[in-house]
Amino acid sequence: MGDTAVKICGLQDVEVLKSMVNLPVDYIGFVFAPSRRRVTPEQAALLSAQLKAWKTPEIPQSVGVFVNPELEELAAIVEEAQLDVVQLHGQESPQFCREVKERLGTRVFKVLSVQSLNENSEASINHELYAGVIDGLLLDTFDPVYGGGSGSTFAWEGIPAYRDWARNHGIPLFVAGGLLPSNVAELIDKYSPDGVDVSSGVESDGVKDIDKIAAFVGRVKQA
Ligand SMILES: O=C(O)c1ccccc1N[C@@H]1O[C@H](COP(=O)(O)O)[C@@H](O)[C@H]1O
Repeated sequence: MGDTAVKICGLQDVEVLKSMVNLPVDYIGFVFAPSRRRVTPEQAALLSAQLKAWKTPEIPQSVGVFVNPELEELAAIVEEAQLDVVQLHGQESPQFCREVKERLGTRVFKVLSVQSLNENSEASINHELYAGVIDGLLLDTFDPVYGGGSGSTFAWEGIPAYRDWARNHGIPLFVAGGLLPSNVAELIDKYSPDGVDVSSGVESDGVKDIDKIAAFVGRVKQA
């Protein structure tokens, strides 16, 4: 109970981050892909530095969100923004993921964008090709424009097959896409992901909302 990891994604404002320091958040995400939530490496460096002020229970890991980045560009951002984890939201190959780990020394979370909202949900890539390479598998709803951050759920019935595959390979399975303070407990109760990831669902008028963030984290840790 209460051990589901939580990632809050799309942080842009140092003041919001400061207001979160007492929350048991495991990962903080910064978006470097084209998005209204995009941050520059300089902004992310300032935000990452703020994580050291965290109070409980451990300092969150910093995660950079990318869609089909160039390796050299990625290397420069990882160094400047002091990222612990690279989240790859595009069609990055297993070989690319391996190169990121070997050359940049970060962990890699690979995203499967779920293409359809029916029971036969198909994912954008064959996850089995990433066995032994990646450090986490993340399911998110396919977004045709940005690749993620859609604010929409996918058919959760497809989760167990991916969760069991991830666990059989010793890595965590994260779920994103349209999560809210009001639906995340149901997701955890029914499908037991190792982690949950939210951006749109903890915003008001497109801006991160500390009350929604606190409510979301509370629901996750009580589920
Ligand atoms: O948040 C974005 O703008 C974004 C853009 C491009 C790729 C991924 C993006 N965010 C990721 O989307 C999910 C959160 O989705 P939701 O907004 O809660 O539905 C999460 O994995 C973010 O890292």
